[in-house]
Amino acid sequence: MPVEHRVAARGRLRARVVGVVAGRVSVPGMGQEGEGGASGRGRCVGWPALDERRGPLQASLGTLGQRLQPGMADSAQAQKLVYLVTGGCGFLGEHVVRMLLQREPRLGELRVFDRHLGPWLEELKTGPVRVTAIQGDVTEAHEVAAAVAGAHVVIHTAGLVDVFGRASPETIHEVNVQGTRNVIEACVQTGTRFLVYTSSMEVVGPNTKGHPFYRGNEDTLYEAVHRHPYPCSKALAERLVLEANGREVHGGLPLVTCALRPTGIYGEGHQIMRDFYRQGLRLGGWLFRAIPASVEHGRVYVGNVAWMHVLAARELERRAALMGGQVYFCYDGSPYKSYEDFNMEFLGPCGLQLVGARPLLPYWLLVFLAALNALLQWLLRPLVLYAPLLNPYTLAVANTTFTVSTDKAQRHFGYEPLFSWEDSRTRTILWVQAAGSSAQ
Ligand SMILES: NC(=O)C1=CN([C@@H]2O[C@H](COP(=O)(O)OP(=O)(O)OC[C@H]3O[C@@H](n4cnc5c(N)ncnc54)[C@H](O)[C@@H]3O)[C@@H](O)[C@H]2O)C=CC1
Ligand SMILES: CC(C)[C@@H](O)CC[C@@H](C)[C@H]1CC[C@H]2[C@@H]3[C@H](O)CC4=CC(=O)CC[C@]4(C)[C@H]3CC[C@]12C
Repeated sequence: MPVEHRVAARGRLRARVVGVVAGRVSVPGMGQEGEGGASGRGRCVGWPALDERRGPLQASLGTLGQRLQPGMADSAQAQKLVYLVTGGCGFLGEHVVRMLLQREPRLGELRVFDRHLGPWLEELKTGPVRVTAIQGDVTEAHEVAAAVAGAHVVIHTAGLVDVFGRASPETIHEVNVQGTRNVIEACVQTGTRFLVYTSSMEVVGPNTKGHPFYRGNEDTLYEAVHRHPYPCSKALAERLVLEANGREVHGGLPLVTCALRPTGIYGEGHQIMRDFYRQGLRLGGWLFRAIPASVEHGRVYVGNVAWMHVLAARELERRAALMGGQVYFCYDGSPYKSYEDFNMEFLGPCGLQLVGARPLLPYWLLVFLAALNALLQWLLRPLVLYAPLLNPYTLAVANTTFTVSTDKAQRHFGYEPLFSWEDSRTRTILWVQAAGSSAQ
């Protein structure tokens, strides 16, 4: 099946959505966040509350919607379904794309929407499912609308995952919040009824006070207070998605949404793991402990996160009353370990050693070095991007226990990890070894 390449807004895709005209309509505002638990609402300190935003080109979406027959989604039972994955060429997105092709029998067309299309998409053209690669930007409402139009379900993973200061806070907000708003409005205007959003554990914590989250679940009370632009943007976007649940879409039926909160994802394609490996190779095979082994992080294998997305997208229609507006942590029983010790499960078999049973440097010195990195990043920004792994935010997150223990996804839509810990570990080791050899 040929992979159709469509270039949003600047190429053939616009021809498919002719009649898209500029216009502005109001988008329902969002209230001010209050404090709340893992199931409640967090607070973004120093960030604008979600307010009445006049979405760009929303009128065009209305024009677009008028061209679609009401109840298009209702005919889903009679035809193969159209899925749209935003961010489909990212670390998680690629696994979601491949998992859909392998394990979603209802799939008729798979639209892969991303700013940067991967060359690997070409290999997908041999299968029975039509794969449509769409180069587009979620911050461009008309590009999102064109990609969403006619889709049965949207899996929205696209996002700017930046805790290293590479992008500005404004850009992070524009992509993660406005981009999500555009996806929601496109669903409403074009009649797409099912939306699965890739949220994050960071919506909950760790919070700015360094409170541990120990074996928590979706109902655990926790003071979710954030300052950093990334968690703030994810929390605001998740709020938009959950509050859009039940909105009437074009055709008169309700939108059904849910949000999945992966903990730290690992597996094939995890660039941070690759960076740690390459750092160790540069240091003669040694990595130096910076975080106490007692600080546990719950991590989740990317294949199991992808599987949860596929299941949630499938069950959202059948279990709309139960799943609509709900959040689900993504976890798979991977061992609770410190971030560094967990990484060594893969880097150790690849020849690296973690030096020190306890941190080699006192915490105050790490805090100083992290602050120095932040200062250097600010000073050097006009000349060069300096974005090391160690900064005040990454140090704080790494030093705060965050583990989840939950069966909500299993109870609500039958999620069970597809990959065992042993299988996840083996697959990741093989990938690190291959990534490392390509680095030398
Ligand atoms: N990596 C992790 O440990 C975790 C990630 N997540 C979430 O999972 C999602 C995917 O994350 P990763 O795969 O790790 O990141 P990634 O950076 O590998 O993938 C994100 C994808 O979104 C695309 N993208 C970014 N801005 C875009 C835009 N304006 N328009 C269209 N596409 C755009 C990128 O090109 C990329 O392919 C994100 O929403 C992230 O917040 C949640 C929890 C943990
Ligand atoms: C330099 C040392 C202090 C080193 O240990 C720093 C590790 C640091 C880069 C990572 C520690 C915790 C990670 C984050 C966590 O897994 C939660 C995340 C969720 C997301 O949605 C995106 C990624 C991340 C923020 C993740 C990023 C890397 C860490 C901060």
